[in-house]
Amino acid sequence: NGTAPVTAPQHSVEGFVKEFLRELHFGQGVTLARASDNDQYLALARTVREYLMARWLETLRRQFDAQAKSVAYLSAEYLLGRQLDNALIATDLTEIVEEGLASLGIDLATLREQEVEPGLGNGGLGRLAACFVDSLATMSVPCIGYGIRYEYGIFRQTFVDGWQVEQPDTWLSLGAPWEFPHPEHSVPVHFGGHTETYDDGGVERTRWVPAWDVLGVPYNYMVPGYQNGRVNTLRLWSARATKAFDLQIFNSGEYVDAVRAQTFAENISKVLYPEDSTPQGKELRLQQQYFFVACSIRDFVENVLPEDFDLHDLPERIIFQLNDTHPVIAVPELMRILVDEKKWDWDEAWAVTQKCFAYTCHTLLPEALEVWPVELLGRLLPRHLEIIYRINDDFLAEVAQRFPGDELRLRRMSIIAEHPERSVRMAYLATVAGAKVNGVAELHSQLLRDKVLPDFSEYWPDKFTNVTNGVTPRRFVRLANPALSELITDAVGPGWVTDLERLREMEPLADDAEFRERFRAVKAHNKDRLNALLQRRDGITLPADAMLDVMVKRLHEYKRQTLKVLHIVSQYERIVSGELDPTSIPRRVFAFGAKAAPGYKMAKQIIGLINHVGAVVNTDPRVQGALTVVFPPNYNVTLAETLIPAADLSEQISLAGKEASGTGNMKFALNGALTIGTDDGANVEIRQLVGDDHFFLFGLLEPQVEQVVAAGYEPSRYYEENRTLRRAIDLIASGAFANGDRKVFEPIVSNLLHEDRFLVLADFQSYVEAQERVDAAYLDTEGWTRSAILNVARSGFFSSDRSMWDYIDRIWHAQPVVAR
Ligand SMILES: CCc1ccc([C@H](C)CC(=O)N[C@@H]2O[C@H](CO)[C@@H](O)[C@H](O)[C@H]2O)cc1
Repeated sequence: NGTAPVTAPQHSVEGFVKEFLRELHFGQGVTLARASDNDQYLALARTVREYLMARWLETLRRQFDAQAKSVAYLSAEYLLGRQLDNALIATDLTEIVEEGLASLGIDLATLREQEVEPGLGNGGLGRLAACFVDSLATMSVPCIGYGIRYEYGIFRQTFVDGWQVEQPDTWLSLGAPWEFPHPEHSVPVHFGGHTETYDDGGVERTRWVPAWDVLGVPYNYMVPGYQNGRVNTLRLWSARATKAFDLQIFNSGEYVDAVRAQTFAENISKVLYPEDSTPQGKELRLQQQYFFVACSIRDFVENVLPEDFDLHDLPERIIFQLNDTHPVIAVPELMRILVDEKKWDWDEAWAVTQKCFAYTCHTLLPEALEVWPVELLGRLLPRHLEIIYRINDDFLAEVAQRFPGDELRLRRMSIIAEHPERSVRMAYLATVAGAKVNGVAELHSQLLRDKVLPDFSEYWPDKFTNVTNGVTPRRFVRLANPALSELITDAVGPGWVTDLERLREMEPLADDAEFRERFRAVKAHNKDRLNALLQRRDGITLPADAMLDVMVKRLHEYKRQTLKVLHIVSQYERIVSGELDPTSIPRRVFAFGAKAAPGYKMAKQIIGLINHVGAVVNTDPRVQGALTVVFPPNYNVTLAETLIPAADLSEQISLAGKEASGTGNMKFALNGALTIGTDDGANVEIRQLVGDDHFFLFGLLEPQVEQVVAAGYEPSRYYEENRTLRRAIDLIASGAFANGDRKVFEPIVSNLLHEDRFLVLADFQSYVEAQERVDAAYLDTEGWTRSAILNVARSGFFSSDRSMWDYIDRIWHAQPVVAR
């Protein structure tokens, strides 16, 4: 009767080989002798899936029976990374598969390279979503991640003469073995049209009369918990035309028209918007946001909840976590369903809706806060605009009661902005509707209260909280750094992988010379591994025994890659001018990784500058190899997994008050790199936990930045007064890095001298002095290693598991479903 529990294949080499060959033969339809690497990889992926399938179905059954409160994580981005290795460590199959494949003459490493990572995100926000769903699965907390299955993810970055050129991300072209399409659960999504009121048995109601619609097809992905028998679900939506092909039009000879609807519909989930801070306000982006939100809420209400579920109990059953404002249209969507479809009265619906959402803000840049013109929102989603107006009216009426006559406050707090054009402030809608609002690091959450949403923080002080970001130790230590994992497990046992605070037990070993020796051997091994990868991937060779100084993150002026370049150029200038003896400083490799949003000109300029500076510095004999710049293209999760474990120095140099949190900073500390950084985002909490002696702090503090700007910041004054800085800037301006062409990098130079919005020049001297402290510290090998070990031992707090417990305690009040 089909209720027999699904059993996984045998957890043994024989069991695996039998399953793998069956998949190769019957799944791929090839013999081992004739199988391509891709055939073997797809067969391997499907075999590993089978080991997870039983857990998946068991998890679903258990959660359904428990009717436990779940988390629905709504995110427009998921930067998942490759799936194979994560599945192997989650099922503890790595050794078995390695041996099984080897017995067939296959190298697991070769098949590993076949996998193209799903780049369904831009940067921090997308990767955080991936870490969070991993943690919830490992903690056995019921969670469904909802998002968009972009046909093309984040662009593939190539360099042409050092300049970024984008290529489409054809991640699906060789097959997608980790997804499960379920067209039978497709959801219709409507757009456009108008609204009309009608009499419904004496009650005046409103209905939406849409103009067009598409189908949302769900693709399920497994989110395996780490060795806990659990697998949660990530459901990504893909758009299809409701009427794929119009035969009449086709028969009338209008072949293109016949499929126009199909192309039009598919466009909605065609490609990820590559911006990670400045919304372009494109209509298609709003279509994408409403599309996946409408699919997700409909799916949860109609497919996940039991048929007879009373939606008045929804807040006890689900919390929709809004990953920034991108999914906030979910609020009026739920109201529309409850009022228009379920025919509840407004207050009844609002009472429930208010308890079902929580909002996480991930930015501090005013330009990154989304606002949608009412003209556009009203045209695409006329009923939702009406509902937003009603939410705003009721809210402002409440505020007016509390602050009678305070017109200015009403105008400041209105969800609808009147200037420059009438538009909806999505962050305000999220704050009004959300049960809780949180920032992603202590400093960020404080600035959110004081600077970004002060009126709301004053109005609802208890609504605002903080949950400092975290990263999953499964991917970013256990998977990415097997050598360090072994060393840690030797020292404190295997429990740290799911209880990262156990790392603290390693602290005394920082004083153990033999352990330090082994720790250095791990770092050296990881550097060799990186060198091998960069040679294979990009034809880049790393100089031996050099400090690896790494800056990897999206290219953005507030992150100040320019400050890093000025440091390199000033060192170079001092060497070639004879002021600095290249043999007196530790040899350094400056490794960069960074994509720029295609429309972000200055960011692309800075990428060009880094590569052109590298081309000169790397080949100038006067440098004697003391400075090397490497910039492997297409920085992504997979490259990070090899780059971060090899790093000695982590560059976290954003202007204080600009980086909401950062998560790369946490990954570096957990992999034994020391941080040079400002007191910004989560750097503050890293420094507080690892200790000032093991962190190279520099730069203006956030309040000082305010003062400098308020006092009128003149960057050129720093240029005139600081000789080293002036000579570095003059060298760039001279065209020395552009075959003498002064024009090429003129925009960067004049921006630094006349605008410098992110105070690069103001922080230059403090930064250079901190780098001198780094050089001195690195020469004390034992001291450096000791600090590196203490960074690892004291960074357990930065596990995304801890972040999840904070969300559970402060926002979600969902519990792990552990009952066997
Ligand atoms: C619509 C344009 C757009 C797209 C993405 C975003 C994201 C919020 C940008 C982002 O990724 N923010 C980063 O989020 C990380 C996770 O919380 C933080 O660690 C980073 O500091 C923050 O920059 C803003 C605006």
